[in-house]
Amino acid sequence: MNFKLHHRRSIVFFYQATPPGSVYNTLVQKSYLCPHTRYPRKQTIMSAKDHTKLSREKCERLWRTAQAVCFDVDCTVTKEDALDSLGRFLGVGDQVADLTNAAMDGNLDLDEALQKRLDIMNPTIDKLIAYAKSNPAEERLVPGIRRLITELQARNVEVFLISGGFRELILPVADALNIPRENIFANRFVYMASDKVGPNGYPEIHAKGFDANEPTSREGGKPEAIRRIRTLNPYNTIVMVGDGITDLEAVEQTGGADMFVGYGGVVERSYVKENADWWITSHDELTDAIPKLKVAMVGSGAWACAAMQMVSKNARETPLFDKRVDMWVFEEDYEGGKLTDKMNELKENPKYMPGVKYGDNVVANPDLVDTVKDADILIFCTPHQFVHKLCMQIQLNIKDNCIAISLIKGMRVRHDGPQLISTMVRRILHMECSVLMGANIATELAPGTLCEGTVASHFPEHGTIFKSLFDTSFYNVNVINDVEGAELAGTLKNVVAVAAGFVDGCELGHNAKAAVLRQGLSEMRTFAKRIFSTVRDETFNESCGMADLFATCCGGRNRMVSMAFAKCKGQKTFDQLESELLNGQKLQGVLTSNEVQAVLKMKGWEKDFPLFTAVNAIVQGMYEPKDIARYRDLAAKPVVDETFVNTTRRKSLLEEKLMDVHF
Ligand SMILES: NC(=O)C1=CN([C@@H]2O[C@H](COP(=O)(O)OP(=O)(O)OC[C@H]3O[C@@H](n4cnc5c(N)ncnc54)[C@H](O)[C@@H]3O)[C@@H](O)[C@H]2O)C=CC1
Ligand SMILES: O=C(CO)COP(=O)(O)O
Repeated sequence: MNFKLHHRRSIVFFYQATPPGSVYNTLVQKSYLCPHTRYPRKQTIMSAKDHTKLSREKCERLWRTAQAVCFDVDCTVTKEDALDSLGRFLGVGDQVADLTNAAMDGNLDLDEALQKRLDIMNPTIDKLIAYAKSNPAEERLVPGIRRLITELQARNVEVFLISGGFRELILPVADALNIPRENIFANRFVYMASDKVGPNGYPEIHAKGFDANEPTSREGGKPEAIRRIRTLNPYNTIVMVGDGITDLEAVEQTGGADMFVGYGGVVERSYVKENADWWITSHDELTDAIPKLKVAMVGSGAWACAAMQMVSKNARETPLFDKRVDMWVFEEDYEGGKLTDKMNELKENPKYMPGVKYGDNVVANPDLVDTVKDADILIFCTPHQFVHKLCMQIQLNIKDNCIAISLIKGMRVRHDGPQLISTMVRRILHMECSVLMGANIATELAPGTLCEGTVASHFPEHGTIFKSLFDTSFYNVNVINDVEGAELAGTLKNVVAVAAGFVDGCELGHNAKAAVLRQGLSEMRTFAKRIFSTVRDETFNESCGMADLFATCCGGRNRMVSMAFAKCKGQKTFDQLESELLNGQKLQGVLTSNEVQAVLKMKGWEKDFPLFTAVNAIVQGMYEPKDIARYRDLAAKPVVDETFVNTTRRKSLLEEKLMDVHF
């Protein structure tokens, strides 16, 4: 064997090159070395074992939540060991297969098995190309693997290939399965020109050795590859699937896989079968164990029904989700019958979003508990004042591992400050809650239009799921992790929209409107950052930030009702205008203004937020809507116009024990 041709580890070189009775034997006697002839690798692995075989129940749970799945390639993804098949192609099949089996059964060191097989085959580049051409990847795949990998990818589970075979032989397989090339961990040939001249007149290039820097070329290579994956991606759960002892090794070392699935569909190795956490003979067993995520929405108002267009489409078309989506309806009478019945007949909400078909796979249900009890994903979309009560009603009926997303813009005030709706859901229901915020005027959303939204999730995998649920050709989702920033931006812009309505109602012009928007954005950002130090400036550049502010201040209901309030010059209250103009839809800005003001008062921050403070003073009837133009003065030096106050002042919510109120 010519050691100059490959980069064996020095210790192996030492073992191969040193005669018996020398330093080598001394090291073996002192147990620094463990050649396979004395201590079969199986025993070495067992003694280093850092894993207790998992129960089937635990396996299924881990499988359902796996964020990355690593597949061995030969005899797991493909029907045959590629080196065996190459050996046969080159006329040395039996010798190569014996060495492969010895390595896979743990009786021969991996690097030694690799080199010995290369020495026997001595393939030229031309032969490797000819082999690849005569063995198309598609024909090499084992039954069921394509479906399994496609379903995992549809759920945004990252798929990796970790193989003791050669990258050159694996690339076509990865391409055929849409696995990114950077997700391959495998050996690389080391090529060398020989003295022999090939048919093209150039020296023949042979694959003579392998790159020993690749972890897969040696024992412990698969757990090492998984440790590398973990350093690049914070996956909670990684599963290894494979047929050989080197795959089993992936779960037996710290930092390796969390679970090992032994696959015996091609070769059944008894040691692997015995020690695998989960033993399968068909990949369909794994595919069938991937659960469909069941989605339910709490709410059926204007935005709930508009957003349901995306949700129902993705539930129908994406294998990740159960096709049926349940939607809870706050029951009311409608044209002599029940609104829910009418919705199930029309597949639209004729009262809150007439004319918008949200999808045949949606079932409206007036029973809240029945709607949520089987859901894996809960979407909250009701006016914010109702959420606390709804959460209390369902707190004992939430499925384990259910996750939530809130589309609600608003907050609740507690004795110690604001509580976000996502926090309320998290606290009462003990489930993680992301948010979807954005420039989303419900009535404008439809296929063929352009609309954007921001999903904010503390956990990236939740962000990915919610992107799959909401992203469509007509609704583009960007995912961030600043939940608090996004939710506060969506909430606070409703207060600025009330100011924008005053500007428009009093015809103060574009300059004034721009000034209000600028100041509003600044106060939104400052408020959010003071409440949560984690809030990021960039969040306000997203759809949930300045875009939502702009859309709502131009075309939202808050702006429309505030404009009407300004125009009627104190003749009508916000409540009256809400019921006259919104047909049951709920205005959030006035309520939110009261809530924000309660927080500012509690914190002593009123002077730092002159626009918010002025809006609330107008809402409370202390000033006229036109006074929004002098919002700086109002906050600094309150002056009450008694005439105006007398006609429009409503009982202040602040006076109604706003703190900790359960709506
Ligand atoms: N409408 C829009 O354009 C957008 C709204 N949002 C936000 O979405 C959330 C929900 O708004 P929409 O879907 O537009 O609702 P909406 O304003 O259309 O609200 C009416 C809904 O509230 C329900 N309701 C009435 N009384 C109730 C009670 N006591 N308990 C529970 N529900 C009751 C009604 O049945 C109806 O479904 C709000 O926070 C809003 O700010 C967010 C983006 C856009
Ligand atoms: O949040 C909204 C748009 O993104 C809707 O705002 P309005 O409630 O003012 O219509």
